[in-house]
Amino acid sequence: MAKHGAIWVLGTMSGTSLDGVDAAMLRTDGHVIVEFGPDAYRPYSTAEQTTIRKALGQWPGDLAVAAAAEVVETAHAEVLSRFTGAEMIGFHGQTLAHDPAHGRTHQAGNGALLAQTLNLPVVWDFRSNDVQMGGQGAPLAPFFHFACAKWIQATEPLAILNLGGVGNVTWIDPSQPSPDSPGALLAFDTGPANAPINDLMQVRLGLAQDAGGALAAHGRVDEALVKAFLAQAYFHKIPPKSLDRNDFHAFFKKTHKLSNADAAATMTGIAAASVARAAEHFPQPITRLLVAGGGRHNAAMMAQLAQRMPCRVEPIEAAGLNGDMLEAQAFAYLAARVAYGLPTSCPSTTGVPAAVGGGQISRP
Ligand SMILES: Nc1ncnc2c1ncn2[C@@H]1O[C@H](COP(=O)(O)OP(=O)(O)OP(=O)(O)O)[C@@H](O)[C@H]1O
Ligand SMILES: CC(=O)N[C@H]1[C@@H]2OC[C@@H](O2)[C@@H](O)[C@@H]1O[C@H](C)C(=O)O
Repeated sequence: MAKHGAIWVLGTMSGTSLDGVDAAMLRTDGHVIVEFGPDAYRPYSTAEQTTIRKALGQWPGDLAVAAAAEVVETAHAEVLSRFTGAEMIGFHGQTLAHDPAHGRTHQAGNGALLAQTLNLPVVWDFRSNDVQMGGQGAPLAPFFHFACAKWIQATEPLAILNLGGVGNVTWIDPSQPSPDSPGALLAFDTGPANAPINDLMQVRLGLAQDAGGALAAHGRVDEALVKAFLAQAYFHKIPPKSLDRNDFHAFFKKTHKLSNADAAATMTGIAAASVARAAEHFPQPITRLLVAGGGRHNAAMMAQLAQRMPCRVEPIEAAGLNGDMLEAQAFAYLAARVAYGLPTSCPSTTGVPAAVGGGQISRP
């Protein structure tokens, strides 16, 4: 039962693919989704992307990080000021570096500053508590995915896949009462998704992405490389487990010898094969994989997934959810949970030893 009233929260996400800021309103009591509200997207300009890219892998104290933070804050202030009616903000920021093994993670952008600029309480720094307690600090969307499974009135185990820069999947048993109930969730990063494809398009063709998967569709998947990719230690690790955007950078050098189309096809195949490998870790089989994130707009990626997965593969819109805004909505939901003292991660989502609430609250 809900202990608190439902509030309108404005959530934001600036993902690893570095394309821009998603913002979405959600009405929630921290347990159930009461209502979805409006959303907006604010792309980063090429210059802004370059500034953020220069800071990837760097920690606070570095000048590049300060420059990236300024870009992130400005872009967020701009898109968030378009909304009215929000009672609170859930601000994820831009992950620049993520090193859970050493208990550290950093999302650029100062929530205290945003609280002043927007005159609203801001919940931010969602991942630090989790990594400091020994968790992976990611993924955090799973608690929201559980609420989504309830909202669509799912009755059987299903999985929600997010194909952003990195891929992450949440296996859900919707018959459980809450996300931190034992056996309710299993979540982890599947492998690379769009990030290597974007990097390839950028380096070889000066383009931001393989729109619609058109280039990959003309290429041939190098299955030997896919197999070699899945032989890496990460794919044998028992979940939960998480990745940084550039964790497989070294491996992708092996695609340098391939033509543009074959390299795109192979990277797309690798992303899809990583998801199929992930499904082998699920506690019970699923009948339905709901796909969110930008990767679901890539037809070659969806075709590869359908070919490699043993179940139905559908864009999450098939269940009435918005696949472009799911992460922004997740951070609205998580902000309400933080404000209400509810946990946002647990052993089966981030590997943290006990359920924990992340985030700090800055008031104007
Ligand atoms: N029409 C399209 N065709 C092909 N790829 C697309 C299309 N639209 C989006 N994408 C891919 O999806 C990416 C954006 O996805 P999304 O916004 O889900 O990622 P993100 O939130 O930045 O990352 P993450 O979830 O890892 O933090 C783009 O950079 C691009 O690679
Ligand atoms: C450290 C970090 O920012 N991780 C992101 C990233 O992007 C996708 C995947 O890797 C996921 O682990 C996470 O974001 C989503 C929103 C999450 O925490 O659920």
